[in-house]
Amino acid sequence: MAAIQINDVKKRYGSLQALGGVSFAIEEGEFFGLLGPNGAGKTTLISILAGLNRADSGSVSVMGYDVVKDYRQARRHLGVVPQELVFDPFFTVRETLRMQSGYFGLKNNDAWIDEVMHNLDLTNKADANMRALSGGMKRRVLVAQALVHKPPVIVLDEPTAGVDVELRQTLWKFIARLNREGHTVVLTTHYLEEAQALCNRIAMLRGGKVVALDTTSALIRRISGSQLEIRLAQGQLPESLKPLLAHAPTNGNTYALRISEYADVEPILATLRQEGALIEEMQLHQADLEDVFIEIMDGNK
Ligand SMILES: Nc1ncnc2c1ncn2[C@@H]1O[C@H](COP(=O)(O)OP(=O)(O)OP(=O)(O)O)[C@@H](O)[C@H]1O
Repeated sequence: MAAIQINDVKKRYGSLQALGGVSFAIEEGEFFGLLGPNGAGKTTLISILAGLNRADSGSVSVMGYDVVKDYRQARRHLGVVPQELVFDPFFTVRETLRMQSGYFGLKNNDAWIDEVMHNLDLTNKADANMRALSGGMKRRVLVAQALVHKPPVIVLDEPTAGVDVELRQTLWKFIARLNREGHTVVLTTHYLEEAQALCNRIAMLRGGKVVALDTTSALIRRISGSQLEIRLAQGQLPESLKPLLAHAPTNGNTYALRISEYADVEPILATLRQEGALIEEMQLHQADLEDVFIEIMDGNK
């Protein structure tokens, strides 16, 4: 069973088609990235998932529960960290988390609340009023709130926008641990380095449509490929290798050859050897997720 199943979801705001038929599944235990430029439809999709917004057509389920028909069950299996900070300013951190537990009918949840606060470095703010917290601290509470009912599926909508390095590290350490323990994690972020480091699979949305869906490594490999940069001390690039040139040689004897996997390197080296070319320097440039993202969003691939 998929942790999240999205079938042909459409959503319009007036004349704007925010989601134009989105379908994909996220398997249990995945660390999944949902990427796309501003306005691509990520938040709309997440709010439909969380039952805060209704799709015009199509269906979404969380751990097999339809987010409309089985709303309560779907909601119970999901923890969403929203983009916006909304709190009751008069409660303390602990009270806020106890109340959230209450929404899910959880009593005596203090041991887990303490553990979550500890892992998010919130323990010494437990009795502080929400209004007295800094923006970064409030964001930590937002994450804690989404986790009070130990949801098997955790969705984070740009959790690190404008937060400091320390919180990012604390947050990712904890979320990565929860993922190792079996929780499914879905992340939207504009920090592509973060997505590349954390997500095992990625969907890219543009204009309300899925324009790429693959494992992170396959996206990076297949779409932009890598380049083997070679500087020759002696000889020239053999004719048979010229079709691999990524661009015209920038500097006499330096060549950038396109490769799609590491195994492509060996025959290139063998050809050079056979043709009597001597390598002075060699480097492998791995394309990163940002290259891929730009290529896809520019509509090249
Ligand atoms: N309540 C609404 N009423 C009208 N239009 C809306 C509403 N919510 C979102 N939109 C529009 O729908 C489109 C998708 O917005 P959405 O917030 O889902 O994008 P996003 O991918 O989350 O963007 P961002 O990266 O900026 O958060 C945008 O063009 C947005 O202006």
